[in-house]
Amino acid sequence: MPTISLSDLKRKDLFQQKGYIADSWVDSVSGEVFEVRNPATLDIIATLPEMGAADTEHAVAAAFEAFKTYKKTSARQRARWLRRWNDLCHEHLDDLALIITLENGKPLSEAKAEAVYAASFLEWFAGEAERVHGEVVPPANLNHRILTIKEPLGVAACLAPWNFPIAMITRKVGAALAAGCTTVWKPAGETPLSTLALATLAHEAGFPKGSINVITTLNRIAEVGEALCLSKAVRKLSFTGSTRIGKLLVKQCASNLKKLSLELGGNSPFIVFDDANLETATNACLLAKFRNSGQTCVSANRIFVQRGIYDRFADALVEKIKAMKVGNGTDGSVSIGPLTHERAVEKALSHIDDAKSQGASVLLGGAACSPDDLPGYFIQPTVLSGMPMESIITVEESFAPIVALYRFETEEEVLEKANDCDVGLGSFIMTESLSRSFRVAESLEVGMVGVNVGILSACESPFGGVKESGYGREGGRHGIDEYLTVKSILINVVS
Ligand SMILES: NC(=O)c1ccc[n+]([C@@H]2O[C@H](COP(=O)([O-])OP(=O)(O)OC[C@H]3O[C@@H](n4cnc5c(N)ncnc54)[C@H](O)[C@@H]3O)[C@@H](O)[C@H]2O)c1
Ligand SMILES: O=CCCC(=O)O
Repeated sequence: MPTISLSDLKRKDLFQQKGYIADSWVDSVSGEVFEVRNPATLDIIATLPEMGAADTEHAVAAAFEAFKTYKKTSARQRARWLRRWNDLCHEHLDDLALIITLENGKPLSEAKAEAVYAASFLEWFAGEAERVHGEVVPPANLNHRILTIKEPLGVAACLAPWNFPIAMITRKVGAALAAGCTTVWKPAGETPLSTLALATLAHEAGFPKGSINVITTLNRIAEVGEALCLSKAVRKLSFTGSTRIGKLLVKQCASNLKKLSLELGGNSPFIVFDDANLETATNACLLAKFRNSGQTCVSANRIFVQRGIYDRFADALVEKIKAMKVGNGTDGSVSIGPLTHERAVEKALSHIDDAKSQGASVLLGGAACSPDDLPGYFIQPTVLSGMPMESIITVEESFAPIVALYRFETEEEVLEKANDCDVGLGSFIMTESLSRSFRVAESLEVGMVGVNVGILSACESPFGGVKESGYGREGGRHGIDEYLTVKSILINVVS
């Protein structure tokens, strides 16, 4: 089979191996570099500047300077830049998808879907930019007139994960730039290349110098994270990643009370009731579980199936999974790619071993694998059943293609189990009953519920969680508010 590589990019300049500060492609102050590997082949595909605190301060200073003029641009102008950027993403979807697949591992079709999803936030927030309204407040004192205006917060630091490297960037920076904030982006060290391609297109769309800056780092991430948190010039920090790092950032940002949005870990329940449509439920489960090889913050992690449909659901699901091919994401016939980094494989295997040691049956898979002799981070799609609620896979998100099935009897029982969890991000309900959909959706302690679907995210729908899944909302009508502050103006009208 012919191999697809970065040399197949139609726009060669979308492959950048530098950081981006104040309209210039730059190396790190220290001269250090790190390597980016393809997780399917383990080939080195790029070498990038290992930036640290000094580079971060440089990027923040550029964004701070740019804010002085960017905040005075009209919302219509910002909307035009965002729309142009959206159009450019659509023109270069194939190139963006190829870069995502090579650095993250997801199949090309999924990478293309991510690029479309990423662009959708630009179009959405282009619209929202012009709908930031203040209000006129009825005063108690009739000599007063009170009104409110909304203003951009200032420099926004946007820290994205490796699982959706460009969609998680645009969901943040689309809102920030629409609001009038300038930005410092920090992609994950595993997947910086698609972010740099996105920055190239943003530059072409016309965003002013300093409004967009990109810091690249792998090994100095703690130093960069701390510099962003401690900087008084950064007034907003938005992070998507693990709950562990989210808590660290909260502590670091406490020193200057920076406004935070945190989209952290999940442990989504996927609940199949006896009255579910079997075809709908199994197809939704495949999407909710295997999108990005299970490395999605809203992945179905605990799959609760009611007794009456359990055996039919498990059998049908296993048959469908057997038809899914694992391999290199650049191969068009592959539907499950590798995991993105080595420690993800170790974590997945430890979850499987723990479940087995606690009595789980392995209905499918259960081990690492090397499709086509590839050396990358692959594990077999796995189906487990019969583990206790105390097993690690029940209490922690696996972030891997592992289906964990649990049998339940009643709605009351499943709600208690689903809510017995420290995090609350996504959830899924499979039922043909409208009243049960509402009843269960309203009872789940989560930020998002999908009914008879396997993907619950859309640019126009607010995304975020409760409990230790974090706070703040991205996308939707609420997403832009995270980058704005309300100023009230009280006028004495007595002459
Ligand atoms: N919510 C999500 O979309 C999401 C994304 C990635 C990982 N996770 C969760 O985290 C688990 C472990 O993944 P991991 O090994 O990449 O996690 P991790 O805890 O090492 O890192 C998570 C993210 O935080 C960044 N990071 C690490 N240290 C930082 C610091 N000091 N300051 C600022 N940013 C920092 C990393 O670049 C990465 O993107 C996953 O299995 C999953 O459960 C969730
Ligand atoms: O994994 C995090 C984001 C996934 C999504 O937006 O659907």
